[in-house]
Amino acid sequence: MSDIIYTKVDEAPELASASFLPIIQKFAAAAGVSVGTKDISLAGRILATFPEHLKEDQRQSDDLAELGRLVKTAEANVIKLPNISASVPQLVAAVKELQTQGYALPDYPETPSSDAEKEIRAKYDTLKGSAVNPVLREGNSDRRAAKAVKSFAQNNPHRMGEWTADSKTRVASMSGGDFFSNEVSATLDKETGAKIVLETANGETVLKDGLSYPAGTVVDATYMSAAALDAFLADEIEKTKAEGTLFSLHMKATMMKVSDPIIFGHAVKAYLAPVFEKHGEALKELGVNPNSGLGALMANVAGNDEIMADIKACMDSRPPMYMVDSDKGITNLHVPSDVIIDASMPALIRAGGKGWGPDGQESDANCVIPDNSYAPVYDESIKFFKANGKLNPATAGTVQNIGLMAQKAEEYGSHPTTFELSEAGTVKMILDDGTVLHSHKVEAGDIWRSASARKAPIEDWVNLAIDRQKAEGCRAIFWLDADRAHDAELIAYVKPILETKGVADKFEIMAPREATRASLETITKGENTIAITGNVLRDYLTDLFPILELATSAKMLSIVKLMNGGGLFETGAGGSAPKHVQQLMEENHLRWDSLGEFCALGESLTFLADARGNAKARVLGEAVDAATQGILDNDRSPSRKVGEPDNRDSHYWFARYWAEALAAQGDDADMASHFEPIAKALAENEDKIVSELAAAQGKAVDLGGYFHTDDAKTAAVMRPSETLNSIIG
Ligand SMILES: NC(=O)C1=CN([C@@H]2O[C@H](COP(=O)(O)OP(=O)(O)OC[C@H]3O[C@@H](n4cnc5c(N)ncnc54)[C@H](OP(=O)(O)O)[C@@H]3O)[C@@H](O)[C@H]2O)C=CC1
Ligand SMILES: O=C(O)CCC(=O)C(=O)O
Ligand SMILES: [Mg+2]
Repeated sequence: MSDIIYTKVDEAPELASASFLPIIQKFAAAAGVSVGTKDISLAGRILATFPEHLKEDQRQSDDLAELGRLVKTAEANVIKLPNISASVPQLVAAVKELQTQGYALPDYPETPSSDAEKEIRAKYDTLKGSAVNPVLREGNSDRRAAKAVKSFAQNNPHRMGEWTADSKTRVASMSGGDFFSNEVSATLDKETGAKIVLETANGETVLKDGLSYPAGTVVDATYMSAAALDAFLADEIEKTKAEGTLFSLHMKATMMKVSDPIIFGHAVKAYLAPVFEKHGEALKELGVNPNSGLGALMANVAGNDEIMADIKACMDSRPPMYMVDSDKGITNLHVPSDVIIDASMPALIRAGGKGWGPDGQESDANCVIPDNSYAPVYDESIKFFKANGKLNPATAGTVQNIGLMAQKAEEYGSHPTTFELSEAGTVKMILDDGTVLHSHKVEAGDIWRSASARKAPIEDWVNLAIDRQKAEGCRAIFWLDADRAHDAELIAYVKPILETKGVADKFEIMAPREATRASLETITKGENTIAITGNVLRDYLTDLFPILELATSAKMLSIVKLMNGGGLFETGAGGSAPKHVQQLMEENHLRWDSLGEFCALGESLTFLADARGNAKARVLGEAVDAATQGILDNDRSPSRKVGEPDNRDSHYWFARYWAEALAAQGDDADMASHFEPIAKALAENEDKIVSELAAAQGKAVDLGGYFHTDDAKTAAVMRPSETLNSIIG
């Protein structure tokens, strides 16, 4: 196994790797550090799942499973880039692309009937949504802006949209019948197995058997009422129209891969209610699955002029929708993975509460977030900015995050225990000794789910928070709501640990709404705070605050201290930026910022130095930090516009600053003399390299695929400077 594993992923970060990874490997080799790759891309995972359908030379190893084992060992040192968490339309598109490339994969069965189809469907389902992160995140999350990155943002504040008190933008969430209001929770006093059953007038159906929980596990159960959801959505569509704002729905259909696509499907049906009322049967016959979005629906319906005309008439009568791409007519409801709440809500808030409408104009929006568990964070943020005006990034302090995430904690791990109920009855969670731990009366169509958080990760999370608070010395808040069932169980863990360690006075405990206000007030004063949160808020806040403070979450330091001693270093807190790939393909400009990769690389090398006593790795790591500083000080980050320096230029500068720092250091003379000529060559050839990189831009390029690109074509596009390539070798 290599000293460091650098993951192969998809979309923009993978394009960046084609340019950056050869530089990393070349530099690391000089210190005897090996950097290998493991493929966790969507295409790679599909190929690894269906070997029996592929020719011998097309088969691929199951790298995710291998990494899943590695992260449970102290040897793990993994740099994890963001990968696609696929929605059904993305999965279907990836399969189609691989088929056209000659991989004889089975089609994704939308409505499996035979046993063989059901088996294929079950295999594809394992690839859907957040299938990678929960496997690799065997530790809790520590995300923050590195000091240099934060001061750069303060000294070079980004543009922020204006917030005004009369903005009509608001958050709408359910006042009852949602996951929040139906939640129950209990902490298990002993290790136990459990099953989940649905009892109806006709008997009992086992929904899930063979669950097992160690002693001390916090086990929740809750459900969303389909009727309450539908009434809420219908009402909000009417209200949006009356208010004259854009209708927008913000969900996490990728990470909450079972519950949220269903809720998304309810919204598609609610928005097109007259069409579904009139053509319900016909739509079913055409194979329409509303959970896959309006885009897939229109593809199914294409050719049926009557239904198409009714869809158009319905949309014209509805409030205008918040758009993903108004030029191309792609709406919020087209694809379940196009609008993902952690990125979408902060972008709207950063823009002063504005979204793009179908007319290509900015407008206020009704932000519909059905479940009320975490919606108050956005609601309170919007209220705060309406009252106080936009945040000033030049003076704002920072909100760091410590997130409970290990061992599939909380909602994150609820996929196998989430069910859309086919009939009315009572869902019960029954323990091995017959105890009914949780029970809910449900109706057909309700979405029931159970989430759990284990004792060891909870304790590790509290201890990590204590360490971080000690290191920072700033305000620290546990975002826990004493009136919420699950949070009350966590508070029962948190308080005794803080007291035993004598640090209770250093921490506050507040419900998410109050914590949001307190945190915004704190950073507005220029002070810092640590948000210690559960898994969903970890996700939400590590985009929200960075996007307000730094313009993007791509620059975040994102460390996962693995519970068995290894290290997982994520690169930023954002995703894989599909829009960036589109721009590269159209005009050969990649605006992806690799600062997250730079930060992770520095951490990974330092970890290698600490864990293995590898002095050369320390020298390399310290030089990485100097190079990252050089990128910031000299403003070498990519521009958004074609014709200006892009991601590839930033890698040239990074290599140069890295080599210069290595040549200049005095800890390792061999390395200094090795890197001196490299630094010199990079500096002497600056004009040539920069002009070779610039010459490449402006034309459309072919990568040989989207999900499964051609390595040689991608390398040719991403490494266009012969001069740089010959120095890197
Ligand atoms: N850790 C992981 O593995 C994660 C994976 N994802 C996956 O990523 C995909 C896209 O998700 P989405 O919600 O659209 O979020 P993204 O973070 O990919 O995109 C939102 C926007 O953020 C900006 N952005 C993100 N990263 C960078 C970067 N390094 N440099 C510059 N700008 C950046 C871009 O803004 P602009 O367009 O204005 O330049 C981009 O369009 C999905 O498939 C999702 O599942 C999402 C989150 C985390
Ligand atoms: O796992 C995913 O699908 C997304 C993860 C994510 O957005 C995050 O960790 O910030
Ligand atoms: Mg996120």
